[in-house]
Amino acid sequence: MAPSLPPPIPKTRIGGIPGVDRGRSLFSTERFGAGETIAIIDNPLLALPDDANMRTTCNYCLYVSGTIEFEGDVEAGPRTCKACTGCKAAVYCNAECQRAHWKLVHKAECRMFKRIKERTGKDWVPTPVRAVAQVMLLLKAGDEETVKAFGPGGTLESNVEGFKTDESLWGDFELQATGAVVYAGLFQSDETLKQAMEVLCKIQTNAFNRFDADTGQAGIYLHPSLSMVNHSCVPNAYITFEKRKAVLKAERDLEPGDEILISYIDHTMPRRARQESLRLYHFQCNCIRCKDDLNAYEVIQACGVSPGVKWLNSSSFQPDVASLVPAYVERSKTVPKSKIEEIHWKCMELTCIVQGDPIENARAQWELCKPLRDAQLWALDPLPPTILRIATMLGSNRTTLAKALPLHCFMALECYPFKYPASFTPFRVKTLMTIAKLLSAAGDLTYSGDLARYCDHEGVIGVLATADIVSLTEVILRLVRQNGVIGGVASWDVLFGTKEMLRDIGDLQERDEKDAAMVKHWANNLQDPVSKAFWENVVLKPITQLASFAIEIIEAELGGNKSLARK
Ligand SMILES: C[S@@+](CC[C@H](N)C(=O)[O-])C[C@H]1O[C@@H](n2cnc3c(N)ncnc32)[C@H](O)[C@@H]1O
Repeated sequence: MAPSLPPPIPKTRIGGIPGVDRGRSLFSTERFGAGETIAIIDNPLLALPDDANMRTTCNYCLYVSGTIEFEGDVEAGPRTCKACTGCKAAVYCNAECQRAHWKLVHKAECRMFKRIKERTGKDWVPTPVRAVAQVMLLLKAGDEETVKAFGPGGTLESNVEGFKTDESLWGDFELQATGAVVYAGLFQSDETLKQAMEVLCKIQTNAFNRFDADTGQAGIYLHPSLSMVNHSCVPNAYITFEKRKAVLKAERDLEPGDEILISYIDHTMPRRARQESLRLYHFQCNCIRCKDDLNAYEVIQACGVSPGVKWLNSSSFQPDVASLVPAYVERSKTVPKSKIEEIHWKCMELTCIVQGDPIENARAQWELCKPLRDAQLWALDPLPPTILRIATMLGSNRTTLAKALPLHCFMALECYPFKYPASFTPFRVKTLMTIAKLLSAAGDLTYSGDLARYCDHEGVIGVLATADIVSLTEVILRLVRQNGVIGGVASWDVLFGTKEMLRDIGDLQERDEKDAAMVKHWANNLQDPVSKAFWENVVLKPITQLASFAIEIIEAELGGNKSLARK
């Protein structure tokens, strides 16, 4: 039976025919500027922490134990989630969450965890197994919303026939579905197993992986209406997750009638890698990036930057990417796309070697990327993740952190503005925050006179000695806050961190009042000539100077006689 339609989300409509072409899609019925919220969803059908974190994450609201939260300016101290006294497996941050989850699903699930403990000695099951078991228990209880989505003829697409064509995957699904039926204590008939398989296919097709690189937390999130959003490798929208909420935001300006399109995958990878990642969704993407095999620079040239994005980018390190891309597009003609694909797969293999020497791997990746480096195509994968890997290694050690700074500045100028043209996209906000944190740490070393002991790069020492590090850090923190709020990541640890750091800067006794006043003036009068001169000299100049050292630092660090190689 063809699936019917879930209820539309306000200010949007669902169009298209189930199972025909790209099936149903979500369309905007209003105008949305870039960065504007299209919808906030707070009633998911499924919202699970991943199995590795289910003992430290509230199983209802998804609060992570030990983190600080802000409601406006009010700070809520860190809490520890407590286990359910029945199963001792699921944990909750307070009694309210425990009650809500009990009513929702845990009443039935609690017995399941006791059964799992008796049979396996474990107090957890893999996340997909738990998700299928939850849905099966809710279907058995006749839960109206679950039946509408997952029951016979329910609203969700399953792609069952597509999944069946992959024998090995189908075999894995059978194991997981059987596990869910057994643990949920359901009668193991062919009919029940078939239903559990269909539930698993529906989850695979429609659930979001709510991965948060900050906390390392992942999990499953499913809302039947939000699942109507189709994929494009040139997305005009994106979703962020804030505990039980999913926030759908416009990434470009949207007009009434536009199809809302998000990316299900990392859409900045080369084409074959994207197709491989999309295999689980059983469709051939025919967006312009895929059809014409465009790279990041060519996409910007072909699609332009929408006016709202351009306006919001005006106070970013790279305010006008569109004017810069023609030169990159020209240079990219010198590296065949098949070569870039080849480099990508070889780098992926190296990334997957868990036991390998990380420095050796980074060095090998850097070597593989030589054709991209020679053509200065810094935004094309796998060059940015390779630089990030090296920067992360340098930044995680006090003795080398000052040298991580130029690498992050370089990525903020040369990589991410072209990969993700909107300045408020989460990846770019996180990069700014990393720069602010490294600046603050390097600033401490500078003021205590210890920098030269830890950093053997004269250029970096020189820039840090002459820059107004406090003002520079304050400006970047303000950019993080501004972009983070637009980007819809207001409850991020990233943004909580800015509050603490800005407070510390405000408390500095020895700071010249004139410097503090200048930052305020800049924040309130971005376009005035004094602010522009301040931006150029105090912000952009040191960031650009630091970035200019990035490549030589990488070469030296990987070259065999410097800190990274010595570790
Ligand atoms: C989360 S659902 C999206 C809603 C779906 N179109 C429906 O009618 O239920 C994901 C599925 O939608 C289809 N889909 C999503 N994006 C697509 C695209 N760009 N082209 C073709 N099919 C697409 C694929 O079948 C995919 O497995």
